[in-house]
Amino acid sequence: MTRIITSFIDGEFQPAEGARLFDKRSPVDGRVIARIAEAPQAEVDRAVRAARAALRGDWSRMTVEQRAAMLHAVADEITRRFDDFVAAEMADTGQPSHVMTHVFIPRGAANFKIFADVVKNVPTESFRMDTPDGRGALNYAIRKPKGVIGVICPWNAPFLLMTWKLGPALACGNTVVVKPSEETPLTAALLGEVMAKVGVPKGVYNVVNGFGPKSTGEFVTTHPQIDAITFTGETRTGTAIMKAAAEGLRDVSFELGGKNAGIVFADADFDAAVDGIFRSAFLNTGQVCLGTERVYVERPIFERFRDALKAKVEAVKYGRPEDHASTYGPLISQEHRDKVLGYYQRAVDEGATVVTGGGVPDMPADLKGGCWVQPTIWTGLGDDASVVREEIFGPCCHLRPFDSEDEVVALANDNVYGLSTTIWTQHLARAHRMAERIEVGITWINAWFLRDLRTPFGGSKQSGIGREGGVHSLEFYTETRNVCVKL
Ligand SMILES: NC(=O)c1ccc[n+]([C@@H]2O[C@H](COP(=O)([O-])OP(=O)(O)OC[C@H]3O[C@@H](n4cnc5c(N)ncnc54)[C@H](O)[C@@H]3O)[C@@H](O)[C@H]2O)c1
Ligand SMILES: N/C(=C\C=C\C=O)C(=O)O
Repeated sequence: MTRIITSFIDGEFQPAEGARLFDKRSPVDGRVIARIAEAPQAEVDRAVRAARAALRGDWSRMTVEQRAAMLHAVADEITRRFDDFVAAEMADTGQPSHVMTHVFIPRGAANFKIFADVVKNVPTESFRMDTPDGRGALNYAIRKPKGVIGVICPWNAPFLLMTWKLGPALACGNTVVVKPSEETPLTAALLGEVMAKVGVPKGVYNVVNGFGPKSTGEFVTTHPQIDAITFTGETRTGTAIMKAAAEGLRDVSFELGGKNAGIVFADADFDAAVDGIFRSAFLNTGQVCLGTERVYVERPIFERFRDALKAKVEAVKYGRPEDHASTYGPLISQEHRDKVLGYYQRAVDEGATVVTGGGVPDMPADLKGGCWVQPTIWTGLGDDASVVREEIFGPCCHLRPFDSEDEVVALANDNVYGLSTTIWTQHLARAHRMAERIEVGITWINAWFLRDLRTPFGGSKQSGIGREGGVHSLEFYTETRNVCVKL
């Protein structure tokens, strides 16, 4: 019997009777692994009503300490059910177990803990002012929850990215209506079980599944009782959601697309740089917004670096995620696979040298129905080639030699996106200088995807709006009010 996933509203999973169901297929072999109830407008209305009612209930009467303790209890229950979350995310995404257990799933608990601690320790500001009568006045700021937050999530790191928004939203006393990606509904449903088990008040956490335009996603973002929208996904989707948010002047927090540069100088720790660029280009089958799709290598080591990266790429082990020998998984869907293969063809049409990959691997019979593509490296393209300028969001990168710091800074900045950069060099004064000049939200030096959750995270240019992380998240998830008292 195929599992059916329904909306989670007001603390309960909704009945499946009468629901319009769509298939969730395994990216590994194409099998239907679950059927998902698409939430119609009426069900989104119910979810929003439940979230608004919860704002006026026990949740709003909790002290910061009590709310923080509840979020720590959520984190502890996630940890207790760690293997269930790993299994669910592997089923949803097809990614190998080591990616889940070491990278993505641990962040679920961490994202609740960090913000539970931030709200307990963040100071509120106060200004004492002089007045003409000499008696003065005292100003102090207070932070209030923004209200019902619409949370629209992508499919590439579903649990990490959803909880990255839920942590601050709930820590600040808001309630949420979550719309997971139609590709990856499983961990959001599992989190509903956790919320119920921990005793988070009904209506605080609500999940409605469905698609984007003219479906559940749009019903959430256009709902007049949604007070703010936090979204992670493609830039063009962000544009559509921003238009929806304009009605009623709702605030938005966006984590959008990227076309991130990796920069390797000749003086870098060579093996560390090869490993770092390999991870940044091919982790999660290249489906990481912070991933590297354009690599600039200082000319003296270009051929050596190209050959070393090629060797690592050709050593990946395709396979089922639960097979611990697997080091490389499929793309999320046939639709996304067609998009990536379209770029593979365009690279060849535009004159690329295919160093390795560029097509579809010969998979065993039981995996032929999966969304598999070869990890791919190109060289030889001009800076205007589509695979050098446009986000592909797949396991591929283009390598280009450079000769100077000024040249490579200009190359890195020559893109509509501005999310992240990874720079490999032992000349640290140069690295700090470059971090000042490259127009991105996050620069890693001799590292990649190393995350301190207290730091500001977000994209510049068309990679996002706002910064989240540590106290920075409070700007979006609370309304700050000033009180002035005449003394
Ligand atoms: N900046 C970051 O931190 C970050 C992190 C992860 C992913 N991303 C980006 O996300 C993209 C991949 O994720 P994706 O394919 O799921 O993105 P997507 O934009 O296609 O979909 C994201 C979510 O938005 C919903 N949606 C789509 N159209 C909508 C609409 N008109 N109204 C309301 N909801 C709508 C979808 O159903 C899904 O839940 C890539 O571009 C990647 O760069 C960015
Ligand atoms: N938002 C974060 C990661 C984004 C990954 C993109 O695919 C994070 O680490 O908080």
